[in-house]
Amino acid sequence: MKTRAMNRDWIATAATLSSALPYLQRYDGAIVVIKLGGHAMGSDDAMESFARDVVLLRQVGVNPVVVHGGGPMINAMLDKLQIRSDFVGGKRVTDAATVEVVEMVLSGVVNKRIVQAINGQGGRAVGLSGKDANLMVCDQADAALGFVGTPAQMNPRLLHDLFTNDVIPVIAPLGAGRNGETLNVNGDTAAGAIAAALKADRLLLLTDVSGVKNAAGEVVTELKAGQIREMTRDGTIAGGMIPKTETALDALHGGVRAAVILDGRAPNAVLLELFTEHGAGSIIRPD
Ligand SMILES: Nc1ncnc2c1ncn2[C@@H]1O[C@H](COP(=O)(O)OP(=O)(O)O)[C@@H](O)[C@H]1O
Ligand SMILES: CC(=O)N[C@@H](CCC(=O)OP(=O)(O)O)C(=O)O
Repeated sequence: MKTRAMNRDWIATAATLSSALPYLQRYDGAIVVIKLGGHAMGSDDAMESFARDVVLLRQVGVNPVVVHGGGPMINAMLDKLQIRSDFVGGKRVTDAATVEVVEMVLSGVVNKRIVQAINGQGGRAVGLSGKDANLMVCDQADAALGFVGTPAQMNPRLLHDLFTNDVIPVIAPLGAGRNGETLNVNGDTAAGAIAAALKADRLLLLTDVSGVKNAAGEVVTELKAGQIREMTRDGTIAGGMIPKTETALDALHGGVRAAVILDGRAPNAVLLELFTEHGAGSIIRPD
């Protein structure tokens, strides 16, 4: 059967990763939250490779949780519907019509594409959003942003139940508002809040660069929280990297052991990060 043969391939891949065994043992039972951004999703082949890595993690005893974005896919649908969209401070200004489209695209199209990719590789993925079982109750971030949420109260019990049942949760970043409304949450923010609620061993933020770069443009493989603050003050960390590193710092503050920013398009990025000595991106640890 296709799945069996593929399982053998993955195990061979893991075995050839240098000195993988101590890492496999280290991560047995660990919770790893993986944020897959819209820009990191790429082609069907890249999605298949990501899904294979996630299923392998589960097979070696890790509890992976996938939290996804989908900004570019939301943009494409808003364009089709001729709904104008603006960003303020990295967040989408979200009116009532926009939040419907955001939910339709994230919970409907993007979430199910990832669920199907994981299940196609022999995993048991279940798609959710922050609204399910009140996983992520949010307050409105700022009246000027409309239906945009800031995670306020996390209820991760459902996720523990899913781990026990060998299920891989795939979560769309929508929050339950206090008055029954749906709130749009930035994907990085949602992943950080979920990782903190689970006190995850790792938060992996998959993006389209190989890590956090210094002023010379080189990826810095290990960073302390204080260095991130310094690099943000002096402008080395800019643009979309600011909310990403802020999410990493918030997650560390919330009890996550380490956060990693890495290129989600690179083959086997997740496996290389977790199961090799050198990892695959920039690891950020508390001071
Ligand atoms: N110091 C830095 N190191 C790496 N990338 C940086 C840095 N400062 C700014 N960036 C920018 O941040 C971008 C990643 O953020 P973003 O595009 O929002 O990612 P995503 O869409 O995956 O959430 C990179 O493509 C890069 O252009
Ligand atoms: C409030 C807010 O901005 N929400 C994001 C949610 C999707 C997201 O974060 O997608 P990426 O991870 O692909 O950027 C949005 O509407 O685009």
